[in-house]
Amino acid sequence: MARGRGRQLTQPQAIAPEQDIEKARRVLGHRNLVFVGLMGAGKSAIGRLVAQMLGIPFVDSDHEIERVSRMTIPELFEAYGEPEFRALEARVIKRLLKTGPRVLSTGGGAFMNDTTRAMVLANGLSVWLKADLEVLWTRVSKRDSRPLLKTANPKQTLSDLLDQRYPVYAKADVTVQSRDDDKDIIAAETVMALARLDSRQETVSDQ
Ligand SMILES: Nc1ncnc2c1ncn2[C@@H]1O[C@H](COP(=O)(O)OP(=O)(O)O)[C@@H](O)[C@H]1O
Ligand SMILES: O=C(O)C1=C[C@@H](OP(=O)(O)O)[C@@H](O)[C@H](O)C1
Ligand SMILES: [Mg+2]
Repeated sequence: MARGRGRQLTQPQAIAPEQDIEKARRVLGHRNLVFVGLMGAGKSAIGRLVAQMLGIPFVDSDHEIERVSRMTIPELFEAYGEPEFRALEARVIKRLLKTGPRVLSTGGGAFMNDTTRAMVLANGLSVWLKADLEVLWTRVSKRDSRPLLKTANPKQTLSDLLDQRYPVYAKADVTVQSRDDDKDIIAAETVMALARLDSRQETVSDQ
């Protein structure tokens, strides 16, 4: 989408109002803003944009896992299996949650782990990026970097994961619909959704 001067700013908007950015920062405090949701929802991409909008650091738990293990996610699954990956993921997220404010994008399975979910709900502010199967499938089918989808029928696998996981992702503090719209729009909607959690009364001095 075109940016800058002359662009028609119609709804939905790609830039969160400054006062919403302030409110979102206030709501977050020193916590991590934790993105959860299925593979392809945009946790990594939108999380990075939201961090830029809020002016706070960004970290992706998958990248952090790859950094500390010096292996890629597919290599970790291949060498040690999913249970070991989950244990490492839980340890990494536990550590990351201790420093904030920042945006923490998690891998799609992280919030399914009872311990990790409890830590996120207790210490962070969670956002479920929710998307329908077709949107997810269009995105994830472009890359083969997701070991859980190396099955005979990956679209069915994704659909099964959607059925299993959506009731759990629904426990997140905030839900934002991810769809085929400009990433800036989804990021701005996330910031505005956070701002709505700010119960502080507006006063003249806030304007
Ligand atoms: N709103 C969007 N519009 C277009 N492409 C998107 C959007 N959100 C994410 N993507 C793209 O979809 C792919 C998957 O996004 P990613 O952030 O890696 O998802 P996740 O971390 O949730 O698995 C990436 O190529 C990303 O750039
Ligand atoms: O859903 C999952 O269980 C996984 C999602 C991936 O991250 P993204 O959700 O960022 O693709 C990655 O952590 C790993 O392949 C497992
Ligand atoms: Mg990701």
